[in-house]
This record gives sequence, structure tokens and C-alpha cells, in this order.
Amino acid sequence: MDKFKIEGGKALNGEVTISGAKNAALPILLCTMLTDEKIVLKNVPDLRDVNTSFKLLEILGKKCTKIEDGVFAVEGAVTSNVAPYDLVKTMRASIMALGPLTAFLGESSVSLPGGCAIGARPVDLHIKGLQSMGAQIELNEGYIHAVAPAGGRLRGAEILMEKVSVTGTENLMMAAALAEGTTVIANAAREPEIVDLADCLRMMGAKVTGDGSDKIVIEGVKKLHGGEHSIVADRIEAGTYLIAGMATRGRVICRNTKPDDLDPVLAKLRLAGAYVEIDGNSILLDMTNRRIKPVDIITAPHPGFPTDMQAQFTVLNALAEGESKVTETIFENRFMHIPELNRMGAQIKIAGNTAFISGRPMLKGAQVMATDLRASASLVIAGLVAQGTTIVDRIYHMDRGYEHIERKVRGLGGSIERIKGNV
Ligand SMILES: CC(=O)N[C@H]1[C@@H](OP(=O)(O)OP(=O)(O)OC[C@H]2O[C@@H](n3ccc(=O)[nH]c3=O)[C@H](O)[C@@H]2O)O[C@H](CO)[C@@H](O)[C@@H]1O
Ligand SMILES: C=C(OP(=O)(O)O)C(=O)O
Repeated sequence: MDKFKIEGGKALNGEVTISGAKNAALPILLCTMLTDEKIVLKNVPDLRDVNTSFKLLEILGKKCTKIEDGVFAVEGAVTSNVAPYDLVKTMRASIMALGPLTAFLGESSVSLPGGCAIGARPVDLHIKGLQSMGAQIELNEGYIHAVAPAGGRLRGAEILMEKVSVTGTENLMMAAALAEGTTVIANAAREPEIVDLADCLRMMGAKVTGDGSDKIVIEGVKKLHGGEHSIVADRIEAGTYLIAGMATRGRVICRNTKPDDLDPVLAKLRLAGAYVEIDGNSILLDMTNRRIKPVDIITAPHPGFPTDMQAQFTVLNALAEGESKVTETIFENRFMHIPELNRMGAQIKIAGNTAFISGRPMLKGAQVMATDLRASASLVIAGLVAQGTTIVDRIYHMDRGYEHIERKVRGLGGSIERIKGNV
């Protein structure tokens, strides 16, 4: 398995271009199954999960062609309705094949996604929502088998999500786009990636309103068509580079961002002492000669502080002048980076879903293990700050969510090198 070797202690300085968002690209790639016409997608990030989605689409019968870097055409009708375990196990987001496949073909079998380090991540809300739309659902040998009502078309329904779920909301939006009648999703997720999916669905002829609020209304149509869509900027990637700049006391400009989407993160970075300036779609963060102040964080669905930025922010608090608390409310097991950060000299204790952090002026390089995507990002940031050499093992997680990470970090003056493994 590949590892990163990081020589810490250099302030990150310069500009970095932010890629399209993984969490928008994945549902949007899967929503191409709702039509047989050609959809051209731009600003598609080069990520392992995106490649897995292309493989899944091809197995299901779609033709995917690269036009140029970041631009892909997806066309043709889905012909198979089975999303196999081998692919689904590597990417949780593939559960979002269930809605569009059932809506387009009237029947589908999607493997239950495998377990994930950050929590149990059940899919009951996806299943209950589809059942409200008239689907008969059975669980068989690890597969979810869904059948639309007689006539092959799902029915619009009033769905109250018991919990706010991002991919749950997206799965049901896609299913509802081709259903008969109107679907109302109450207590819907409000993440910017939901809005991007809704924009793409509207471009395809779907009648979606209310996205970005907690009540989304979808009037089903019989057929959707092709067209072109550009994936929204990755707010989590941008936030990660801003924190890396801040933790190393550098000056970083993120280009190609959608700054409004980062409001909850930027507010906390300012409280932590950063100078932040927005100019169009660029965000400048300057931390030269400034001190990191401790800031308490509680993760929450959008527009709260994103759980996908929690691990990275914890590194900032570990370097701050004072005590702070980080509370994780979304996933029950998302503190796996903390024992690793402690091995690098951080002083963090966990009690329940809260991390109690006592800031220290410096971290020390060490050999650490990445356990999930954002935990990996936090260890890379810690390595860039730390005195000496840090080896981050199992970085395949990182390749799921950060496009050209070494190139981008090096472009900012950081010292990072990939050590190729045998497996
Ligand atoms: C591909 C993608 O977009 N991934 C994001 C998505 O994951 P994902 O959509 O999987 O996360 P959810 O919003 O569904 O999870 C929120 C909470 O609801 C629970 N839950 C969810 C579904 C369900 O059927 N039953 C249930 O109990 C989960 O276990 C979790 O505790 O949103 C998360 C929360 O912002 C982010 O961390 C992930 O990066
Ligand atoms: C948890 C994440 O992603 P996924 O839902 O794809 O596992 C993430 O992006 O941090």
C-alpha cells in the first residue's frame, strides 16, 4: 500500500486550484442513469471514487468517454439492473444507484455497501423512502432488491426523513424525478451538493424546487433528456487547503471555489485568528505572524459545521494557544485520527463524542496510520506542520477524495512524496 513521506516545518504559500466536489460528482454521475441521452459533465475530479462510479455505470450498460481532462460524456441506456458487491463494497456512495436504477428500469438489485471506519452508516432511510414510493423491497444475500409498482413506475409520496441524510435525500430525489406524481421530501439535507444535483436534474428536464431548504418538492416526469453540467467546487477540499495554510502559518489562495458554500468553515477560521478575504471565486487565507486561537466545534448538517472538516480542524486546535472541545454529532466513530495525532505530540482526550484538546506549540513527525478519508487529510496537515519526517500509511483513503494531492501540496511549497507499496 502507498504511503506519504512528509518533511514538515515549511509554511504553505501560494495558490491552489480547487477541483470539482467528490460528493457532488458521485450522485450526478449516477443520475445519468435516468436518461439514455448523452450527458456531458465538466469539472469532474480525477478520484478513485469517480473511477469506481464510471466502472459501475459501464457494468450497468452506460458508455462513458473521456473528452478531455475533467470532461466526460455518459450516454446510452442502462441495460443491467444489478450493482455488484465487488464495486459497491469499495464506495458507500454506490447505494445511490438504487433510486435511479429502480426509477429507470422498474427493478434493481444493489449490494448493501460495506462497513466503513467512521460509523455503522445504515441505509434504512433510503429503503423506507423508496417503500413510500410504492417499491417492494427485499434484502437477499447482501443485496437490496427493489421492484416498482405494476407498470414499472414509482409513485410520488410525502416522505419525512427521520434523520437528515445527504445521500438518502439524493437517492430519493433521483427516484422521484421519474415517478408518477409529486414527491415531497421533508427534513431534507440542505448541503450544496444537493443543490448541484438538483441543478443537474433540472437541466435534464426534472421539475425540482426547494433544494437548499429542508423541503424539496419533485414533480415526476415521464422522460428526462441529456445536456451539459459542470460539477460544483469541492468545499471540503478548499477547506482542507485553507487549514493546511493556516496550521503551517502560511498564506494560501484557493482558486475556483464557491466561497458561500464555505461560510460555516470560514467563520470558524476567522475566530481561530486567520485573516480571510474573498475575491469572486477565490479565497485568501493569511496566517503569517498570527496566533492560532482555540475554537470549539460542534458538527451538524449544513449549514452547520461539516463533519467532513472536523478532523482537519482538530489539528488546528491541537496547535492553538489554549483549550478547546470538538464534538462530533453525525458519525459515532469519527475520532480515529486522534490517537495518531497524539502520537505526533498532540494532547487530546476523548470522552463520548467530544474531544478535549489542549493546544501545544508544535507537533513532531511520526509514523501514523490513515483510517478514513478526512482522518488522512488531518494527518497530512499535521505532517506538514510537524518537526521532522512523518510517514502516513494507507493513503488509499486519500485518493478517494483529494485530486492530485502531492502536486497541489508541492505547488504550495510543502514537501510530500508518495512511496509506492507492493499491494
Ligand atoms: C458521498 C457523500 O455525499 N458522502 C457524504 C454524506 O454521507 P452520507 O450521505 O452517507 O451521510 P448521511 O447524511 O446519510 O449520514 C448522516 C447520519 O444519518 C445516519 N443515517 C443515514 C442514512 C440512513 O439510511 N440511516 C441513518 O441512520 C448516518 O449513520 C449518519 O449518522 O454526508 C455525510 C454527512 O455530511 C458526509 O460525511 C459524507 O462525506
Ligand atoms: C465520509 C466521506 O465520504 P463517503 O461518504 O464517500 O465515505 C467524506 O467525504 O469524508
